[in-house]
Amino acid sequence: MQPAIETHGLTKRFRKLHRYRDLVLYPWRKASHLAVDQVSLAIMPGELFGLLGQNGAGKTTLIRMLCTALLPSEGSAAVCGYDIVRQARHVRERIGLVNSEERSFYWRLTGRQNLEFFAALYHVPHAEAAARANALIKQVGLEEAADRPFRTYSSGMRQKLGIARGLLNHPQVLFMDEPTRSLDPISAQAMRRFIADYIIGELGCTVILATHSMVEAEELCSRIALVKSGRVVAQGSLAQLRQSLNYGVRCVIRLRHMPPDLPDTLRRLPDVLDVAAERAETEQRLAVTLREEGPALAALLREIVESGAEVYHFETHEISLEEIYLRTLSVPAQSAEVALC
Ligand SMILES: Nc1ncnc2c1ncn2[C@@H]1O[C@H](COP(=O)(O)OP(=O)(O)OP(=O)(O)O)[C@@H](O)[C@H]1O
Repeated sequence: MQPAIETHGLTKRFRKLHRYRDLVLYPWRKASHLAVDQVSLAIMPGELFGLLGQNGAGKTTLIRMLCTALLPSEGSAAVCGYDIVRQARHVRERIGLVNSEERSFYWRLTGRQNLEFFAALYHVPHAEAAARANALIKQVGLEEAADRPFRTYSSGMRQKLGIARGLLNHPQVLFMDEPTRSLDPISAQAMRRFIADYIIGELGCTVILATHSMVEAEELCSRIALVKSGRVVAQGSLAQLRQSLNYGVRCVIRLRHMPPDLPDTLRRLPDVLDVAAERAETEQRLAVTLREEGPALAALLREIVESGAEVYHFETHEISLEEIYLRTLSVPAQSAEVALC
């Protein structure tokens, strides 16, 4: 099957203003900022693919290139089989974009009028435009506000209208840049259900979702790319990320009578990655990270019991997406890369 989105070494450099010192020392050189660095991805039809990364990691720039709003500096990409540079018009006809940019709506027009206006821009036949706008207004739950001017909308309502606009032209591929950013937890959960049930389930769209919400990524995305300084540093399903990054399994043990040297003894066991011990008056707590369950877990428990400690609570946790994110991406951010070329 042909991927819905395929990129090969996709790269974007932005021209940077010279610092005064560079102007004096190297007047002939051009400064550039690497926002997206050699990204290669293959996203299959119907997949919901997440982009996670810190502010400034390059997620929006990647999305803007795939939407044909920005030209790549290097590399290539195809959306629905069409090249994003040479066949940009074909790409645009097949995609929708949802971002948290509200300035692109007309503030004096109502929500419904805005949708009808954008439907005309997307060449939706006039007779169909009103019906599509109406159906989408219902889908995103804006019936009551549909005939109020956009300027009176709350941030969450604006966000919902943005999602309706992204779906106006029946896109095969939908790019969503932080679609639940301004939504309260209940509306965000409803929006996640809407994305899973309607956009993926019913419409069968392929979705690229850039988000800072771990809940959203964990709940919705079949695969995730972790982006750092423009590079995809890891990608895969949550299970694949756990396996490939080798972050292991966390065991939490509450016990009494813990010998003082037990944490050090456990640290020396094979396949033990990390041991943290907490002592309180009535109980002690050990948090041990193992490379994997199985023999390593058996050896750990044997060692604890043989030490004379009394175990009265034991549980294992898989490493959460948030922990994977923090461990992979929170290494001190390199200062913005400035390449003088
Ligand atoms: N038009 C531009 N000109 C120059 N630099 C830009 C431009 N657009 C983005 N950048 C820079 O490119 C880098 C990546 O920005 P981008 O908006 O893609 O990050 P992001 O991952 O989407 O961040 P956020 O999570 O904050 O939205 C940043 O350092 C940003 O300052």
